[in-house]
Amino acid sequence: MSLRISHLHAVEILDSRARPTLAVTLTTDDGTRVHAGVPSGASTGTREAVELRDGDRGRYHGQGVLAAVGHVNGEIARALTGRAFASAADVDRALIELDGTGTKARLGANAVVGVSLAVARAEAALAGRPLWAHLARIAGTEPRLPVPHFNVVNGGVHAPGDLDFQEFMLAPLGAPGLPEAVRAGAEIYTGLKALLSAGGHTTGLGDEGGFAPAVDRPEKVLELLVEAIDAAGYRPGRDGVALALDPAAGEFRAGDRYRVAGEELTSDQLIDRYEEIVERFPVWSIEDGLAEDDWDGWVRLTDRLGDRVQVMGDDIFVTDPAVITEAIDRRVGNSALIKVNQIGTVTETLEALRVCREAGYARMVSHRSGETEDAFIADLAVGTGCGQIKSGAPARGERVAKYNRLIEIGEEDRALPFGLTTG
Ligand SMILES: O=C(O)[C@@H](CO)OP(=O)(O)O
Ligand SMILES: [Mg+2]
Repeated sequence: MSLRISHLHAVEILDSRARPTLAVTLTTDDGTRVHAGVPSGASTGTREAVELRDGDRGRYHGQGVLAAVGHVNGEIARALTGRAFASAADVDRALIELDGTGTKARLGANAVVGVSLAVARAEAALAGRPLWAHLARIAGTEPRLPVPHFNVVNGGVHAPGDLDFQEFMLAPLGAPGLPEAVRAGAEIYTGLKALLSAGGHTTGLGDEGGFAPAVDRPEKVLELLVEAIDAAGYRPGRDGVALALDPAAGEFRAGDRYRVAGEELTSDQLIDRYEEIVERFPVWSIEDGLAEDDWDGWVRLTDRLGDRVQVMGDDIFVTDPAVITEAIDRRVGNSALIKVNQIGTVTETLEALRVCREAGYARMVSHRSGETEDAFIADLAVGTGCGQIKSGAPARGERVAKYNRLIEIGEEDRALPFGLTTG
């Protein structure tokens, strides 16, 4: 099969935080037309692919995203249109070469991601397959519907207030299928709102649609979540609805300490705290429990908790196959969060997933805190059979778009299995 792009066009649009991002429209020679929207994070790893962005200091329309848009419409379009490519992977390789920096900093990782997502979609359309089925074929994986992880309480840099841990997620591991898992997330979310109101807490929302109550101790939030799970008629735990955390510890690192609810903790004291949490609450996964510059701490964290919970790397691994390979060698973590825009292309993302799979590291496909309505990650999670996805709260259009797409995929093929993988 050959892929010929006849037209490539980017435009500046808004993300879910009212910040500029871009959308790409790609047309192939046979008239197939596809779109892609580009997400953007707030708690980013320092080794992520480099976006050209604006909006961080209130200057919403600066030169960042417009430069990325200009690169798609100019240099990238000139380099890609009219050429015959054997595959979307070949287009990704051409993009990496054209950028030439290794970090996508020249063309902008956001420009590159937009084109890469669109090209993968175009290739699936040309092959006449749904995107998830196409990605499964490319990756050589067994597709399955993932367990959604609903971020229902937002803290850290995703919310105002004093809660240092960034994400508190509901993980319906014991649900019999995807629709039941989504229903559990929605019912508990709704019940949690009532519970927070009854307790005198505000029910304002953070960036990912979770509540942002004025609570600073993570244990207090976990108590509320267990109560909400119970009150909604579900069993707290792995055979019902478990909990997952993304403290995003790099964001509360203070020198060589971590500042949690006013206390200064060493890496080992923070690990002790996680151990108590895991003993007291049905927490089954902890992402970015320590900062990305604390590799020695990560080795100890993995050693102490790795046989009981997922010790998941996000900012520390940045979906980079080379970093993940190093982590596997050094026994850092036992699972990886996967975000296309951390590394910049779909091809490199599939490679990161392959490296994890072969080492027995669990994988969770993830949205960003700044999102568009593009639901590519739903197809990516299903196609690569990773068994886990996080896309924020079961509320707000840009989050729900992903969960709704998962439900649609479940309808497209009713034989798809649901749930965690064993390998
Ligand atoms: O830390 C994370 O896992 C993500 C997504 O939830 O946040 P951000 O996109 O801000 O990096
Ligand atoms: Mg994270």
